[in-house]
Amino acid sequence: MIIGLTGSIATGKSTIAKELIDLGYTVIDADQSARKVVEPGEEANVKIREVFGDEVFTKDGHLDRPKLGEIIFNDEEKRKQLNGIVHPAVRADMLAQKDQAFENGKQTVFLDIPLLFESGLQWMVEKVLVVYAPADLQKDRLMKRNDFSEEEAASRIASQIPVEQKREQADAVIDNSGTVEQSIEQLNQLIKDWQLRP
Ligand SMILES: CC(C)(COP(=O)(O)OP(=O)(O)OC[C@H]1O[C@@H](n2cnc3c(N)ncnc32)[C@H](O)[C@@H]1O)[C@@H](O)C(=O)NCCC(=O)NCCS
Ligand SMILES: Nc1ncnc2c1ncn2[C@@H]1O[C@H](COP(=O)(O)OP(=O)(O)OP(=O)(O)O)[C@@H](O)[C@H]1O
Repeated sequence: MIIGLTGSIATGKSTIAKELIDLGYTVIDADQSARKVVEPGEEANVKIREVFGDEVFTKDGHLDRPKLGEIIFNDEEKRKQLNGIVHPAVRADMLAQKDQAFENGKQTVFLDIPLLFESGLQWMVEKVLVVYAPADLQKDRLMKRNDFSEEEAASRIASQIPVEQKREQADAVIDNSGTVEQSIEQLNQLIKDWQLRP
């Protein structure tokens, strides 16, 4: 079984992913793949330099992530350009990891993809699990976690489909507006309902 784990920025995907990993499940993380495929020497790294210029790189050839973030979360055209460079490489990397996991005898693989709905990637998974938190709580948690101003948090949230819309399209929802423990209880119930095994 392949399950898409999604939500919107700072609604709690990583918090649930960590618990799944502790329970022995395989979770393949799109954000991690997105970091790997832009490392110095990778094709996407070269393309980003061609399109965005030297100013979004540090001296040692790594992406200057805060600088690139500032650009793409405030400019839809630039965001689409970056997505066009990075997303194909992310998909290929995730699919290779997924195949490897099944070859290793895993029964269930979670694909943690923040932009699953935005990128229309439902075809990659059999079921979709949305980790939900109401928008005001999402903004508060994002400001706290990343030390963002209200404006910085708002521009990132506005670059994604509202989580209210995503929850309507989910096969299951974890409501992460309570404590982490309450969310883990919902996760354990879902594991029983869907009869999952690592
Ligand atoms: C712009 C970048 C360099 C900023 O890096 P930064 O370290 O600040 O953020 P990080 O990568 O940890 O992402 C944090 C969250 O931002 C959101 N986010 C990231 N990229 C995007 C995007 N293109 N559109 C909408 N939301 C996004 C996701 O919810 C993600 O979980 C980076 O996010 C990036 O390379 N984005 C493009 C690749 C991408 O789409 N990644 C998301 C999943 S594949
Ligand atoms: N139930 C909870 N109660 C309080 N804080 C929480 C709860 N769940 C998550 N958080 C905190 O909220 C922030 C966002 O959670 P998390 O990093 O899991 O979100 P995410 O969906 O993975 O975000 P991103 O899309 O940016 O990767 C973190 O600082 C996390 O510690």
